[in-house]
Amino acid sequence: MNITVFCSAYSLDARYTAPAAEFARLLGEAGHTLVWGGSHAGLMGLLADGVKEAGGRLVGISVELLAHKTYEGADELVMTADLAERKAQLLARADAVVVLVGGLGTLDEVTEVLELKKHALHDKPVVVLDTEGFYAGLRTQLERMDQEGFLPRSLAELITFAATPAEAFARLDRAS
Ligand SMILES: CC(C)=CCNc1ncnc2c1ncn2[C@@H]1O[C@H](COP(=O)(O)O)[C@@H](O)[C@H]1O
Repeated sequence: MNITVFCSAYSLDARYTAPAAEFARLLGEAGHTLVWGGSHAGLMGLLADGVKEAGGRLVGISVELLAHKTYEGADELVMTADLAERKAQLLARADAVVVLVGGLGTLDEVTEVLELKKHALHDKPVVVLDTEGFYAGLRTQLERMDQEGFLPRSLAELITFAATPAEAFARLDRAS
């Protein structure tokens, strides 16, 4: 499977890096391909190192503006002209999307993937690895949208939240 992962470009505390490393190991050991932003920065670099060490494949979708942060050693590197093209490629290359902890870049990416799924422009699984309840606020907001009629599809169809790397991994096939 090609698993697109969105996550922080910053170096984080071990309570965030350890689950990300564990997820990378599971992905690599299963022989999957990591599709990601193609950077060596922070959690993105840690994830790529972990997948590679565990025997997985790396496909980086980088962007001109961040070319100086490109990860050395990806099996395939795609250079896109801008962030919009990169987001489109990250989704196009995915069989499933996983969201680890992250900031505005990650939020931007997952929001776009969900909006496109809302419009039935794709039906790929979207799984959030909700480490340390990092996404509790986002989940509350999405549940309110769901309960109060802001979503044309049920939230459960759009996105799945997992508490552990193993749970996130197990949901890749099953989530809709
Ligand atoms: C200055 C610095 C640390 C480098 C940032 N370098 C980056 N290289 C590649 N992709 C990125 C970068 N920053 C943001 N992104 C994209 O946005 C997400 C991370 O942004 P954030 O840290 O959550 O907001 C990633 O999933 C990635 O696809």
